[in-house]
Amino acid sequence: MTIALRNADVFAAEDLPLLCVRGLTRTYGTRIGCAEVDLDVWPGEVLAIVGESGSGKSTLLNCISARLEPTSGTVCYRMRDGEMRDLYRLQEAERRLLLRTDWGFVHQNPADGLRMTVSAGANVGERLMAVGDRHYGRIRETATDWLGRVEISADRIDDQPRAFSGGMRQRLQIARNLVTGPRLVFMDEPTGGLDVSVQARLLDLLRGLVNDLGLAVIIVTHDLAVARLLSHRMIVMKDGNVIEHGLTDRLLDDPQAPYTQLLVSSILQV
Ligand SMILES: Nc1ncnc2c1ncn2[C@@H]1O[C@H](COP(=O)(O)OP(=O)(O)OP(=O)(O)O)[C@@H](O)[C@H]1O
Repeated sequence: MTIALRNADVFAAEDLPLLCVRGLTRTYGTRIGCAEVDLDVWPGEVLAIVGESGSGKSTLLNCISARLEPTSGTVCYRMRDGEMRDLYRLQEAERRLLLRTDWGFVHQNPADGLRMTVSAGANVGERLMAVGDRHYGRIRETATDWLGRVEISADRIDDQPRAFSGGMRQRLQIARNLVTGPRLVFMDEPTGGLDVSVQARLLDLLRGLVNDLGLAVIIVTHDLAVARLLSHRMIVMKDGNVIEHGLTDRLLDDPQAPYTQLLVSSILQV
């Protein structure tokens, strides 16, 4: 099954996918993580991967973000020069550069994506240095600007994230990821583990940033309300398989697979 629905309004400017996944399977011994997944992601679109615990969301996300080698299948990414490259055939240095520059990865637990014992400013500035910026004044200015964009006051720039609340840490992790102007950002339950009111604010912020920056995002969530708010398209996973895919509004308003109907009726009522 090739998941290639497109929203013409959103994607008119770009005619080629950014990421193409074909026949992606990952097994753990005899256990299936995910099986025979095909999907395309276009520039500027947000794709949500949803499903209950153990359905294979993390396995798929890790395989398509070059963090977990698939057992079979391919993951191709359109580099900035326009060439489609198989992620698992890149040189290690090329892959690392991609991870530091063109991609972001927002972890559920901010501590996994931040350096907790260096300042907030350094957490953001470090990514700029990784792409070659060496001008201290400019790095600090950009870091301050990005802290503002994620609603962290400039006077917290020298504080370490361990002195921040959970919501602030997550916003800092987002700033650290976006400061280098990535084209594709992977997010693993970015609002998981936060209070409901903090979640709502973070979602609002994320939605604004994604729209303003025209980012492509692949977001894993078990929360259909998060998928509804952020994504253009969704895929629904069960037991490692994609059982339904489509435009988010269509899929949530008119789910076809019995499993999706169950998910929607049990979760979206809140
Ligand atoms: N390292 C591993 N070793 C063995 N089996 C694994 C491993 N990681 C995942 N699995 C199995 O692969 C299947 C998919 O797991 P995965 O973590 O991808 O699902 P998930 O939808 O992300 O779940 P959750 O939302 O709980 O993180 C499950 O049956 C799981 O037990």
